[in-house]
Amino acid sequence: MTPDLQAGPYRLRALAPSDADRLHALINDWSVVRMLSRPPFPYPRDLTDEWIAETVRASTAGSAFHFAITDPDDRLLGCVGLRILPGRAASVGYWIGRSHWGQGIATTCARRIASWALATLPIDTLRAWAAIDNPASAAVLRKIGFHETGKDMQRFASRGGEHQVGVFEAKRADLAPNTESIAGSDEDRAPVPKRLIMVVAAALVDARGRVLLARRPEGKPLAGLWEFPGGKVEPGEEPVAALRRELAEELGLDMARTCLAPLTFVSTPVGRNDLLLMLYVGRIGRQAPVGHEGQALLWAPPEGLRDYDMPEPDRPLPPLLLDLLGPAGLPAETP
Ligand SMILES: Nc1nc2c([nH]c(=O)n2[C@H]2C[C@H](O)[C@@H](COP(=O)(O)OP(=O)(O)OP(=O)(O)O)O2)c(=O)[nH]1
Repeated sequence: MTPDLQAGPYRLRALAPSDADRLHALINDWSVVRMLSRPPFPYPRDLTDEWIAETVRASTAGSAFHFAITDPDDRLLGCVGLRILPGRAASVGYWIGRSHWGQGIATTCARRIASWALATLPIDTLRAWAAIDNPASAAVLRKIGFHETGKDMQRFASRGGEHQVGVFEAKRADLAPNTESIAGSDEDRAPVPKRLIMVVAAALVDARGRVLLARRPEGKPLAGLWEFPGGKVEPGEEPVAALRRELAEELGLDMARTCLAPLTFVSTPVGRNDLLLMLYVGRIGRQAPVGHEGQALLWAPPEGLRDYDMPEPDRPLPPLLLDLLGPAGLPAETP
């Protein structure tokens, strides 16, 4: 379902039938429609109702998420949307009513749904197209972190026939304003010594041999990546005690220390610091993990772990878990 999102002063929400008149008035404008590939010009009023109904169907099916961009008085200013593509990707599109151009609305709102999508949807890549005579749209994409990968031809219903477009792409690392907490920022460059950050995490295994992954929620560094539940060891804390604390806080689990066996560790530089990631393995009994921090959870078979986008330091871990546990031969499932 299309959620409500705040993007600076603007609210992004699902389109409703009551938006039709205003939407039609804004989009039935040659200067807007000529930049969009699908809508015809003139834009028939009936098509507005059909399109709003289509956005509701698509969002229920999880195939596309279209948002109304509204001001604090819930006045429609334009639309921004995402369509799921094959290969863990989604396309981003937007348009703003002409009287609202030049205020950075498209940049603010497209950036917001890009961040929401990468943290929430099953995607790792965003794509977008901008007509080559639409430098304003290309500039929006570049500001957000997209880069142009080439040119293509696309049909434009309003103009009739095919026209050249720039093809843009962005991955998670292109969009995130490098907020990786453990990497350290440029501001603390000179006098602050390099730190060793100790992190504990658990590969929790269910009765059917599947491993629990948690998705880092929007707003946290590395949002959208799948990880083994855990967190930083606090100063003076014993690693296994830190892990038990994290599992209780994040998942509501009460794991006995004897149920958590050290499996392996990863030691690697991250930004200007060093990360020591200690991975434990534990069988989970009858307790059901619950994402207390709004994080999505997933039981993944050991052979499927490599299909999830994980933080760079985790890369060596899925093959080790597959060796230890063997394939489960089961589909991934949410708890
Ligand atoms: N939990 C966990 N963290 C990982 C994994 N791989 C990896 O690189 N990390 C990194 C991501 C984070 O930068 C760091 C864990 O820090 P965190 O911010 O999640 O820790 P925390 O729960 O203590 O959070 P906070 O209170 O500092 O917000 O370790 C992993 O598999 N699990």
